[in-house]
Amino acid sequence: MTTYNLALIGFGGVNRALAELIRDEPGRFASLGFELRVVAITDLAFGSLVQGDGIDLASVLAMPRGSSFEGLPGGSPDPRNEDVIRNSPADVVVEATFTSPIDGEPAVSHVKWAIESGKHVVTTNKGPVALRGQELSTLAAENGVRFEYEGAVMSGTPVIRLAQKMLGGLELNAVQGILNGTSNYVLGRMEAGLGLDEAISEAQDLGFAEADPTADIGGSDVRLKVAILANELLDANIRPSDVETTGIQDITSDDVAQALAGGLRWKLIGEVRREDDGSIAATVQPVALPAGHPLAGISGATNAVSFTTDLLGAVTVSGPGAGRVETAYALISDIIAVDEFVQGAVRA
Ligand SMILES: NC(=O)c1ccc[n+]([C@@H]2O[C@H](COP(=O)([O-])OP(=O)(O)OC[C@H]3O[C@@H](n4cnc5c(N)ncnc54)[C@H](O)[C@@H]3O)[C@@H](O)[C@H]2O)c1
Ligand SMILES: N[C@@H](CCO)C(=O)O
Repeated sequence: MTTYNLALIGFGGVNRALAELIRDEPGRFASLGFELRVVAITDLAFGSLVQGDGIDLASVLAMPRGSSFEGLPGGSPDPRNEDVIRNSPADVVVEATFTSPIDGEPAVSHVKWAIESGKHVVTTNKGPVALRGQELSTLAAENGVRFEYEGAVMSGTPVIRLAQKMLGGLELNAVQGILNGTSNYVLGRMEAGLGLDEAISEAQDLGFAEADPTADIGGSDVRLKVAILANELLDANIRPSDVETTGIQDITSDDVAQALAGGLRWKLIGEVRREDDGSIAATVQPVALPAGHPLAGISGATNAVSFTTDLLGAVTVSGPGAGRVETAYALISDIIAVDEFVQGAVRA
């Protein structure tokens, strides 16, 4: 049985959910053919902790926010991200810090430090993937390690790897979907009569929203996801700034009620399309969909994405688009991909 030592960078909702799964259900990973052991954690709130024999997850998960790793063996009050990523005995760095839609930092540096020190890196952070994905994937390949990021789009619901592996041989000309759990949840709650702010607050409590929820409501989260899908699946080579973006911040409770009365539902739709002349058009915008539209019935934090292909027509996948546990599963699927790579290298 292989044991993968993990360094958790960021100990918020998603990485805590991963730690809870490892604490509560170690047998789940044994059935996959490997064991997971957390040997390092860093977080702005707690500092850093490195214990090569494995951190007692029950103890650290019981620590309230506001306490510090200082005083624990291998503990420090500062996050010390670079030292931990480069020098801890981790095989896999698990990056789940805040997403920056501007430059992807500090996550871009976290990913680079991991790759440069010969460690695999898995992340749910959209910033490095949308802004520097190609460069980081090339760097990972040059260093013989994996850079995996399934959770960057639609949390644990398989989208990127599914399309890359299972839609091979098809011509893929457009991708359209509901790609933000928070805004879809908020629009649904507004249909039920809540105000925008109240609905956002609920989404925050449920762990769907970004640290700054204006990214969800203003469309910049979907803009990053559209750029990722465009580059990963349509070879588009675009930047998030190339995606024309309008959020749902100007949709009022009245707009929502009027649409409902007319049999329509407001949805935030992300889309990328290859035009007949080969150019790429990418947009994020609210659209009032008729009840019969395939995306109109997608409710709550559920997301859906539809791939337009030449031989199959539309292929649609729906599932959770946000949530702590759902996104922690994306990290597990990435570690499975790392394991396939490692086992393939052992056999070769
Ligand atoms: N929660 C979801 O549903 C979801 C879904 C898909 C992707 N994501 C992405 O996954 C990442 C993590 O999400 P989350 O819900 O756990 O966020 P979160 O805000 O709950 O946790 C992020 C943690 O990272 C820590 N952090 C921030 N900057 C740091 C730094 N420089 N060094 C060390 N620690 C740092 C924060 O203190 C915080 O504890 C984000 O990038 C988010 O966009 C989240
Ligand atoms: N804040 C994001 C998390 C998933 O990327 C959402 O609500 O969809």
